[in-house]
Amino acid sequence: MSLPQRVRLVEVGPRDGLQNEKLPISVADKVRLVDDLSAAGLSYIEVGSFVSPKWVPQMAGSAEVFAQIQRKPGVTYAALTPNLQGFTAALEAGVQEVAVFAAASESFSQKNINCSIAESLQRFAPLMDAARQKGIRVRGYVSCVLGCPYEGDIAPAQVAQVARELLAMGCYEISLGDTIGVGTPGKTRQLIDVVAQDIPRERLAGHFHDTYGQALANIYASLLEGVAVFDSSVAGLGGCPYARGASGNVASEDVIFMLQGLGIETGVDLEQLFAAGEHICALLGRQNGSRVAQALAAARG
Ligand SMILES: CC(C)(COP(=O)([O-])OP(=O)([O-])OC[C@H]1O[C@@H](n2cnc3c(N)ncnc32)[C@H](O)[C@@H]1OP(=O)([O-])[O-])[C@@H](O)C(=O)NCCC(=O)NCCSC(=O)C[C@@](C)(O)CC(=O)[O-]
Repeated sequence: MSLPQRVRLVEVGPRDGLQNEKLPISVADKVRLVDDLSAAGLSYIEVGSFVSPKWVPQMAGSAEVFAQIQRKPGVTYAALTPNLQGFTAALEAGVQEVAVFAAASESFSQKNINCSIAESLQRFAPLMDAARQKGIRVRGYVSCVLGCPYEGDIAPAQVAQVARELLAMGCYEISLGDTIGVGTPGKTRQLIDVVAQDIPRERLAGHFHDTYGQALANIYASLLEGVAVFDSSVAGLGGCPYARGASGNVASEDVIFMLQGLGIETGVDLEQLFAAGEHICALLGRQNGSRVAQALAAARG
């Protein structure tokens, strides 16, 4: 299969990234990050979550962030919503698109959202109805697609089943999450082959954490399988609060550098993205997790 000519990036740094950073970040700094990312040319930004602040305190204040960002035409500003309560709050905050999140592992589902996989799908049903009525698009995540921190290996058929159900409920795209970054390119291709038996490849996205350094290789493997949407996080921020040891998402800078090398268009200005990543890392007091950003910084001396 030939590589796609264009790839759509879903920037999850302000959400998946910041939700697991140790230092709290102010609303103003979150707003600055989102605005820097849109200025760099990212056209889809996951800004925050409308989840319980007792579960994920770092995402409290998402409504304020939505109120203060400068919305750039053509950019989608999305949020994570686990239930109707979160969806209603997101709508009040002017969110344009939401994402629901399920897991392919029962244990992870319990730890992350306090219910079984089947119960989580039931909780999404009224949300999906409300979204349909309001004309809001819903993206679906499946976590632990290539392994679970509690159960180990996960069968691709189990992933396919959850993905199918989310699609049948009305999600327009399914993001396959390698939550703990244990996937390797062969397993990634095998997974996509199985899931794509029921779901068109253009409805699939890849969401790779880089815990074992396999994320870019997995993205390349996914490209070969005809997947052309990838989630990434500026500076490789974050991890998952319910997956101990999970490192951040693949860094957006690294994905863009690789795609540029492959001649694939993303519309993102790497220099501006690098600056955005350096700024947020300075605020967080952490090293930039992007290898490309490290190389650019070193080259500047
Ligand atoms: C889903 C719940 C709420 C269930 O939590 P629960 O305790 O079972 O919920 P509940 O319905 O029994 O309600 C308990 C309390 O939570 C409140 N509540 C209920 N819903 C909401 C809401 N939407 N927003 C704010 N508050 C809410 C509700 O009002 C109540 O408040 P109280 O009466 O005790 O004061 C909880 O487990 C939760 O918020 N979990 C969030 C987990 C999370 O955000 N995880 C990280 C994101 S997923 C991820 O990172 C993976 C992904 C997507 O990136 C892909 C990958 O890498 O794999």
